[in-house]
Amino acid sequence: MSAVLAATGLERTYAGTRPHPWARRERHRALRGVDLQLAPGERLALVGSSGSGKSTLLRCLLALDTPDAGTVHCDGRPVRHGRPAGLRWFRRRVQYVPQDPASTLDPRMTVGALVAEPLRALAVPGDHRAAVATALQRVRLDPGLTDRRPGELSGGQAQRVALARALAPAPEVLLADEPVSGLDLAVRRQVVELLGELSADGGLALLLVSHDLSVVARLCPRTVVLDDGAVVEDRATDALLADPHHPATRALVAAVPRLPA
Ligand SMILES: Nc1ncnc2c1ncn2[C@@H]1O[C@H](COP(=O)(O)OP(=O)(O)OP(=O)(O)O)[C@@H](O)[C@H]1O
Repeated sequence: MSAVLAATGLERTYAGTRPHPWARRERHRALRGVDLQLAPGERLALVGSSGSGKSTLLRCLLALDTPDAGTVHCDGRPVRHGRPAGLRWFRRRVQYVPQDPASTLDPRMTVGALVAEPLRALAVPGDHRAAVATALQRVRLDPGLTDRRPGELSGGQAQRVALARALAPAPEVLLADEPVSGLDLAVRRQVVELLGELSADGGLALLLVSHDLSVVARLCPRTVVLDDGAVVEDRATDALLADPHHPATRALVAAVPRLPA
């Protein structure tokens, strides 16, 4: 099956610092020819040590950053930067769940308004009120919370609101950056389960960035490992965890504490 989201040969170089005033500015290659394919409904993990390029890759995949070379395609269509309205088709298909929802949700807005916002911004046709109710139901958020504001929510509830916001436009792909890292263990389990169910029920493809390999193992049958901006492993998660080939993968497996079963 063809990929719902595909990156080919992505390169991203940042202007670095000068080690001293008369030195040449060092450049840092944050992405080095990254290829990545996500099939419809697939759950894929992206792991790597701090600074390996995960956020840069996510930003390029989300068309929030422009790679120096390479392409991103969604449903076979090239994703090009330009006027925001020109990317609406893409933003409806590919949504993002940030790492720390509590700090990204506008504290002045109600839950209902927060979930409706992307529908309005992306000019999604149809009944927005019904779409908000459906999204809240999908993340199992009590409809009684619709008029609450983020400050009145628990961490788990705020994460569900962030998920509902991302799901409201009925995307084909969800990119989630450490979606459970700020949550306590019990809530973390619930959100992990929810992500799995959403993907299984709705045919939603998921690209998950996580430092926690137990979350990765629970959710994602396939894992891509980034090291110094390059993909160094891309294979079945259970095989990768049982027998890590690359030193970077071995270091991740050795270092990450696991959730108790
Ligand atoms: N805006 C920027 N300007 C300069 N260098 C940057 C910028 N953003 C990232 N980098 C550098 O690019 C490299 C990759 O960074 P990136 O944030 O993508 O890694 P990461 O894997 O997401 O790390 P973490 O897990 O700590 O979030 C790092 O060396 C980082 O210092």
